[in-house]
Order: sequence, then C-alpha cells, then structure tokens
Amino acid sequence: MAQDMTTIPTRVDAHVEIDALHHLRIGGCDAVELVNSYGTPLIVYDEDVMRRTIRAFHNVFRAAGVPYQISYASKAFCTLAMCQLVYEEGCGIDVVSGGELHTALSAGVPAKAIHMHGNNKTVEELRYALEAEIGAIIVDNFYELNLLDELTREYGREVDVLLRVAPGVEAHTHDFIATGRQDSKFGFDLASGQVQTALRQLTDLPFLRCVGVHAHIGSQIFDIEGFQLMIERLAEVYQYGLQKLGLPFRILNVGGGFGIQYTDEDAPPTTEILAAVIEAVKMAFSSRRMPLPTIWIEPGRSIAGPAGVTLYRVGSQKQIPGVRNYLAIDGGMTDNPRLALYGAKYHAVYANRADAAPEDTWSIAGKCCESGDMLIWDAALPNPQPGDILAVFATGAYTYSMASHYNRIPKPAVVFVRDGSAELVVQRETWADLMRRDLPLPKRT
Ligand SMILES: Cc1ncc(COP(=O)(O)O)c(C=O)c1O
Ligand SMILES: N[C@@H](CCCC[NH3+])C(=O)O
Repeated sequence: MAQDMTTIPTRVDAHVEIDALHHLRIGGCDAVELVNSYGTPLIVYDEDVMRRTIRAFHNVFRAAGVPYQISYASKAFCTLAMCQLVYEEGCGIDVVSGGELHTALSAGVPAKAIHMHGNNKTVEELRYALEAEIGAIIVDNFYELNLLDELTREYGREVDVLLRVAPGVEAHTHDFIATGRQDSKFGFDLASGQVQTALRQLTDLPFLRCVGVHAHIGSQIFDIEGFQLMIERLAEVYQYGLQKLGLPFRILNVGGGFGIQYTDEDAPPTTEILAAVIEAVKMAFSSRRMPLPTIWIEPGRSIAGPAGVTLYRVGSQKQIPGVRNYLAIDGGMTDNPRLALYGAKYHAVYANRADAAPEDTWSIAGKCCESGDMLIWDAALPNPQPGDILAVFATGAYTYSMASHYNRIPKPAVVFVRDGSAELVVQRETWADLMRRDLPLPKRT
C-alpha cells in the first residue's frame, strides 16, 4: 500500500482511501488498476467492510446476551462467493427463490442454515426446499399453507415453518420498499384475524411444525419506532400461539431493513437500531412473562450495500446551456436500476483523481435507450476528462441482484478485494452469453 495515503473525510467513503497518485483505493487495491485488469462496469466489494458489519451485529447480540441468528437476506446480492463469505462469518441465509436456494447450497451453505421466504413459492421451489431439508420455510399465505400441507404429507417429512405476519406497521421509507403495512402482498393480515386463523390451522397440520413468527416492515429504515410497534404486535401473536394454542414457538424473526448511508444526507444508526430492537423484544416478552425467543434478523442491504463501489468509464457529455450537464457512463439502469425505481441518491468521485475538487454539477446518465436511465442527478464533480473513471459508492446491495439485460447489455464483472488483493468472483457477461438461450435460427432455403 502507498505510504502517502489520505482518507476521504466523509462518512460515505469511510472505507476507501486515496493514494499518492490520487487514485482511489478499495480494500487496499488501486481502483484504476482494477479497471485495467477487469474492465468496466465493475462492482468491487470490500470484503472487510462486510465482515466487519456482520461482526458488529454479532457483537450487539452477544453484548445483549440473547439467543439469536443472523440470516443474510441474499436478495441484496446473491453469488457463490457472497454466500460463502456470510456463512464463514456465522450467518444463515434467507432465500426467496429456487435460484437463491440453489446458489446458497452450491456455495456449501448447509441446508439447515437456510430459510425460504416468498409470497408465491412455486411447487417446484417448495419441493426443492423440502428435498434439501432446509432449516425453515416462512409461510406467507393460506394457499401456501395448503400446498405445504399436501407436499409434506406426500414426503411424510416434518418441516419447521414460521408464519409471516403483515403487522400493519408503516415504516418510514419509500412506498415500493415498505412491506409491513396492512395493504401489502406479503404475509397474513393481522388486523382481520388471518394470523390467528392460520395459527389455528397449523395446530392440525401433522407435518408443519410452527416454530415462530416473522415480520419485515420494509427496507432502508432509520428509526426504531416501526420496529418497536411491529415487535409489540408480534409478541401478542406469539403469546396467542404459544399459550393459547400450544404451538412449539421458539423463534421471533424481525426481518431486515436496517438503513445505510448512500449520501451525506443519511446517518444510519444501524447497530443502535439493532440494540433497540433486542431491547424491545426483551421488554415485550418479559412483560408477557414469556421465555425469550431466539431472535432472528435478516439484514441484506446493511451487509452488502456499503461494501460495494461500482466503477464506470465516462463517455459522452451533453451540456444544455442554462439547463443541465449530462455525463454518460458505460452502464446505467441495467446494473443499477435504483434511481429509476426509487429515486435513490448516490455519491461519486473520479477514481483516477479522487481528491480533485468539484467544478460543476454533472448528471450521470446511463447508456440505455430510456430517459429515466439516470444514476445521479446533479452530482458535484470536476469537469470530466477522457479516461475518467467514475466510482459510485454504496452500490453493493440491490444492484447486481436487480441487474437486467435491457438493450442486451451484459451484466458487469464482480471482484472481491481484501488486503490489497483482488479476486474475480463473477465474470463479465459477453454478447455471446446474451444469446445463450436463443435457439439457433432455422435454415432458410
Ligand atoms: C422478508 C425480508 N427479509 C429481509 C429483507 C432484507 O431487507 P434489507 O436488505 O433492507 O435488510 C427483505 C427486503 O426488504 C425482506 O423482504
Ligand atoms: N430492492 C429494494 C429493496 C427491496 C428489499 C426487498 N424486500 C432496494 O433496492 O432498495
């Protein structure tokens, strides 16, 4: 590592450094060299950032002295290397599809450390989960309850399930990522009594062992109130299932949703929120004289998000006098649809001159045939020069995992960096890869 190193002073960039060449260093690796080796767009994950986050979660639980499980919500970023890393750090894995389950199992994660969510799990996915004997299935609705009953009778095999509750809690976040309100596609509705009905049904189903309840109120959450209300409501449900129905409850799964810092506007109190969540569970259970459950959390964004930096090459510019400056990069909504979907904000610098002072505002556009294909509106940046490499921070979650092939653009490569060395963990797709599933054209005579 170069000796003359400055650390970028904002919290957003807390884990990256600038070396004597003014290059950005991520996990001890020169971002410019990474681009020379692996091309662009390139998603770079700092392994230590992820490991440190997970360890911080473990420490909060240990300090509170409660039984717990951290399950990484793999929807945030699901690849073999990622599943392996989180499992190494003592996490279970939350999957929501056969594809995520297949990835986690292929990464060597034991089936018992995996649980499955989903509001419309297919018969094929449920069979896969049952045959693999995963740790638990989170039942989302009556249709699934009946399906699971039929399938487990067919297999003659017991499975642990948790009931997903729609607790009717508003999380202060974007509408599209709020999941705990009553008007949601997820879970059994608490207000109308569906939860109690489902629990009563569960007492009669021979192969479904209902070991707990679950709720997830949304994502990118910064305050504790929503969690507290959800925990109160879940504790009531838990009491009903445990004491009135005699269900073998032992798990309270409070979901994920811990917010991260995308720009200086965000100030995430992640570990404080987790400590407050644990406190709320302790209080809700002790006031009802119930034994403390094993507390499960399912963080996705908070583990993967801050560790990721996406590197792009800048290309065309368009300056509209008195209106706006556009700067296009060689990626866009295909590798990061979050601005288009949620109006997400990001912070960026040029990786090849990371401490250069901003000169103007530049709106970062993608290369897709879509006006909404923007990455950042009005970023303060130096005026672009040929060869500049744009580094966009906090892009580790819900970017690669939500990437698309719109305009037949291949998905980027992914590298993990640590202690100055880089490992390619996902290859860049090629144009040929994009046609892999196209059938050969019939010969025309
Ligand atoms: C059920 C469930 N658990 C966990 C998560 C992970 O959320 P986050 O990435 O915000 O931690 C989600 C996504 O919002 C989810 O739907
Ligand atoms: N995809 C969303 C989060 C959804 C979380 C899954 N329930 C995002 O990028 O913010």
